[in-house]
Amino acid sequence: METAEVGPYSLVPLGGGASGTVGACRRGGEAVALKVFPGRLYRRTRARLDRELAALARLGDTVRIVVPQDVEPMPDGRCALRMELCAQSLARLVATSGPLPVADVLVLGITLASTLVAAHRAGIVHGRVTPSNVLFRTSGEPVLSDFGHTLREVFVRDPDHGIAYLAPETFDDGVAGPAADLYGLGVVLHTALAGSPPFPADAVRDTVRHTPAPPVDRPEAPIDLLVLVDQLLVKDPDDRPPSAEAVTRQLLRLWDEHGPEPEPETPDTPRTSFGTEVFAWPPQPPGELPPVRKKRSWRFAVVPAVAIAVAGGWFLTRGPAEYVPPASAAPASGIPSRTAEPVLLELAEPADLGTTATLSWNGPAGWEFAVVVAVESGPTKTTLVRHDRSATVPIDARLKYCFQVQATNGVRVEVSRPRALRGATCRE
Ligand SMILES: Nc1ncnc2c1ncn2[C@@H]1O[C@H](COP(=O)(O)OP(=O)(O)OP(=O)(O)O)[C@@H](O)[C@H]1O
Repeated sequence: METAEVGPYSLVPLGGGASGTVGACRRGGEAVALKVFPGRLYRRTRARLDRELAALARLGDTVRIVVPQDVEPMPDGRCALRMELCAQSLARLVATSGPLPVADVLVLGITLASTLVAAHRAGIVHGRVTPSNVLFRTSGEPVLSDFGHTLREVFVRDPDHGIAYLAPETFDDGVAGPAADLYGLGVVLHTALAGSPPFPADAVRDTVRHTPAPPVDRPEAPIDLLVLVDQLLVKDPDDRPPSAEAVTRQLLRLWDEHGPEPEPETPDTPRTSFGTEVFAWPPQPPGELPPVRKKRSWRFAVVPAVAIAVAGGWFLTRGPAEYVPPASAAPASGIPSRTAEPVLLELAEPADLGTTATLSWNGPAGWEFAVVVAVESGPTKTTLVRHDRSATVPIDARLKYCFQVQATNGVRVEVSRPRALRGATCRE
């Protein structure tokens, strides 16, 4: 790989962002990353940067962030931030390996959301939470890098860089509040689940401003995770979840319901797709947030997710003969909640239009919906349709189908009775 000589360093380029270019190099015996900015630092900017770095350092060891180690003046007058060299970014991981397993997405989400809780409590907003600013240490530990506004504001190389990943309310004046970080978290989780960001890298401002983010298609993911990602990506910051803390709580609940249980006696401890031991994570959330509870066994824990996200499809047409959940799994789910207030969710008879079917349903106000389309003895597809009460879905004119609607208010999940098309045999 070609290197660039920058002052005393031979830099292996890693990429360029909105304000500087990053490269890897050796300093003494240590491999480090250097972010080089296109100019010198004047005294006032340096003082502001020092305050910013000190505030980041005060966040302590419980947060997962990359804190620059030092500012280095280059012999040619430019300045550079020296920081730990990470193994790769989330953007790179999904580009090379595809979408992450759902449990790993939860680990990543809890790590980042709880880091944002600590930052926001300290009055620090990141402002550019993007898949390339989520890095993985060589240990696999996920960390959020590129905190700090000072150098970004002083060295503006390309104001449109990364626009596809940024909250639309920041486009005009560049000012980001905590809600913009939640939007960024939505972009990151969407990317981890879908294998690509909600909008392509070359998307223009108007697209990001006005086009709803496409729903993530991961039938095995709990619908409330998909809805959470969707809510993080809404355009109006007031309509996003109220705080990083609320998001952390929700992700912790999902982890509790769907995450694996530690099995320390297992010789090969399972690892996340980014290399950490699954059970070393997620970290304990900061402050007064509830600790991560002990999990049920993994085998049983996946059942609720399967029962909700897949039973609506695969199980819908094949029936219990091929799918026998362990008896103890049934009450473990917690969702759908059978003890809570009953909810009316009724799917009407589907209209068969040959190559499409039209579905419509009744459901509680304010809830979000997903439609499950299951080919008899074939694949299943779950599509989030948000607040719509009808959907037209493509079908094969030769096949039989079962349909179902799932609904969630972020706390509960309800599933409609299935509806058959062309005489398919559907199971509850
Ligand atoms: N400490 C680091 N270790 C390893 N790779 C890094 C490090 N810091 C940045 N990178 C990678 O270097 C590339 C350039 O990073 P940079 O932060 O300049 O741009 P960006 O993340 O694309 O945009 P933005 O300006 O929004 O941060 C990215 O691919 C990023 O993942």
